[in-house]
Amino acid sequence: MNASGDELAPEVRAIVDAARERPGGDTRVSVDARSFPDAVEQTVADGRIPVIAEVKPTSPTTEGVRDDDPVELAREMVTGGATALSVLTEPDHFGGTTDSLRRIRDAVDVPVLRKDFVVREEQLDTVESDLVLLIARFVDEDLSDLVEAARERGFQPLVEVHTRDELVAALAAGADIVGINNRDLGRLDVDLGTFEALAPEVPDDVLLVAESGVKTTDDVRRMREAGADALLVGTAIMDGDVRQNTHTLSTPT
Ligand SMILES: O=C(O)c1ccccc1NCC(=O)[C@H](O)[C@H](O)COP(=O)(O)O
Repeated sequence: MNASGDELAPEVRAIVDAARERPGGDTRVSVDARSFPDAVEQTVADGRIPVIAEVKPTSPTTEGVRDDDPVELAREMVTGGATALSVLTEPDHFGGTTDSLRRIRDAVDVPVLRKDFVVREEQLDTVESDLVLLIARFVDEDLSDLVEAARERGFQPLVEVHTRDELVAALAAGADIVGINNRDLGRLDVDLGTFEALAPEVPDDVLLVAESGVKTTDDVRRMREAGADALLVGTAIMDGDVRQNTHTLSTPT
């Protein structure tokens, strides 16, 4: 399930190459994680839509950098109704830091996803978080081993897929939280139809997250109707008032 270079956009190739060079942590982490499934259940019980709001200072497909204090942004997202937060820790292309993640996790009480390009087990030991993203296409090790290594440390692994083969691999690896990314990392275009095509193949007992390209309440409705238990939203929340944007997208229409 490793990335073959010529199928990737040059920006993504550079991201994966940089990730492979990045060291891991010195000491194995042990996380006392806040339950993401419980947070999703509580949000639904409260009559709201589970949104993972992403602290995403910049990205290869975004103009400029948002350099507000990430902790302030995170607090505003939680006040706006975020069920969980996603925090970029990738430093070279997304403006993320592990320090931001640490500070945000200390400042809020919702589950926090580490959003990075983890390719090897020791990179799990860089920083604690409640959820950790494992992108099926990019891991250098056996996906099952990495899922297991994440769980042994207390993380809840969110396994990201974009194709049917990746979904089959994620389910075979025992993933119980799966993200279907609408962004094609080969061309960097976004198509919400990706989620709609793959979601019916995901068993009901898997917690299913729709990732990328969700901008409007119509998009939210579309992803929910296609089976999304939760939505991961970056750009549309980071563009303007993050509290209001989170509130709008997490409120049923
Ligand atoms: O967002 C990018 O530009 C990007 C480019 C190359 C690889 C990955 C990228 N994004 C990672 C993500 O998964 C998104 O940050 C996340 O799903 C939120 O997407 P969006 O709501 O569309 O910002």
